[in-house]
Amino acid sequence: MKTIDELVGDGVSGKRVFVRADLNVPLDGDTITDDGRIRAAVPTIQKLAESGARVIVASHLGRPKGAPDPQFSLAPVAQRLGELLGTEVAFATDTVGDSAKATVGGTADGGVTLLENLRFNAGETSKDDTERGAFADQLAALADAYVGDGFGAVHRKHASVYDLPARLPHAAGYLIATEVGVLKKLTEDVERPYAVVLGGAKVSDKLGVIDHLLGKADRLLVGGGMAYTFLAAKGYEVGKSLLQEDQIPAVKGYLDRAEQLGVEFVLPVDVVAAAEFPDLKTKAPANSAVVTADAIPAELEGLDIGPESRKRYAAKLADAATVFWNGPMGVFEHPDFAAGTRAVAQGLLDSPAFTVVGGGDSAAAVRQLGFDENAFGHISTGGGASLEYLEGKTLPGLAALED
Ligand SMILES: Nc1ncnc2c1ncn2[C@@H]1O[C@H](COP(=O)(O)OP(=O)(O)OP(=O)(O)O)[C@@H](O)[C@H]1O
Ligand SMILES: O=C(O)[C@H](O)COP(=O)(O)O
Repeated sequence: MKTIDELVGDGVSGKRVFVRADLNVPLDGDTITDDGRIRAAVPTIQKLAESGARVIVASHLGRPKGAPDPQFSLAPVAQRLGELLGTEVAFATDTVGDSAKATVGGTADGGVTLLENLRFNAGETSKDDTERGAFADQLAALADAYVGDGFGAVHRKHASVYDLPARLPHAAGYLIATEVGVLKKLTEDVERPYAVVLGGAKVSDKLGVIDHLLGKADRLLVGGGMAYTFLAAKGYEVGKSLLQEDQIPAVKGYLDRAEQLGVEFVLPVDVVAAAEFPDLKTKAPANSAVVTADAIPAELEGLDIGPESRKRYAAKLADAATVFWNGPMGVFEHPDFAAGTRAVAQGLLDSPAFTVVGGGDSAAAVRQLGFDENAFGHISTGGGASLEYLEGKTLPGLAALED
């Protein structure tokens, strides 16, 4: 993989360099609630700008449906990126249209432009190679070189991640290099006991990883929205909790295999539940109750792991030598459901283990709950991406950067 330093060494002054970043940050309206992914993108952009390149930054945000949708606009990100870079970032209000062409055309050497959300174009995420390729052709026309640096999206076979680098001279940015360097250590000789903590809401994306982790980890601690499919697989009533019903047979298989392999599965024994999903804007008290995990009342939704589970999870982390954590244990954005995530974060800090925290929301949770991010071994910007890397899968966005 060519490095960004090599690309810069070849000379980028006056060249249009397309940087595929992952600026998919959590937003409350148009307020960025955690700018970690924007900060992580800065070193690469800065290096290119200082070297005289005309930098075109592009990213997705959220999951719009292939057409413009104002709630997923990157406009607030352009503003924040400018503040962090200490320079104005020009914002194109489309991705490959007149605004993008004019804004990129008007970018001076050392200047930075951010394009509007790549996923406002159906070609970005299309499963059809021709449709994706056609969109990649339009993106390629805007640039002379490509730098892949959106680690959080390298597991997506999307036009800007996978098809575009094939059309331009390309290199890997600093963030990708750092992320891969750390995660590689976890796939080689990992120090044991190795505990993996999984949670979050993207359940269907993440359940598959467990299959692979069963052969690698010594302990699997499951919380967040994921946990309820496991509880249901054990035959428990999960009420209105997040449930991936079609995955129950697979999950039953994981539980059986774990038993055969001697891998410890740690599931919640109690949960904090409420009748309604909490209001994350007003953060109004949620009228929650602690219930046992084997009988969640039909009218309640599990939204965090309970106090007894927190103790058990912390104990399983206390003597681990390596921990990988992806996905919050509950709806940490609301104070009534943040205790499980806080307990796991504290458990990691109290443990002598080398700790890697992966995921946009997981990293945001750690910071929002007031923990010092530098106290963790590594905070990865990739959730699904880091999990798939650990799974040993070929990631489209990394494969595409190889020579
Ligand atoms: N029990 C639950 N029910 C519903 N949502 C939950 C539950 N527990 C956690 N969540 C939600 O999960 C979300 C984070 O999940 P996600 O899988 O996106 O995490 P991540 O891997 O850190 O991020 P990413 O994959 O986006 O990088 C949070 O917004 C949180 O509110
Ligand atoms: O948040 C993430 O994990 C990345 O930005 C990828 O987003 P996606 O899951 O919507 O592809």
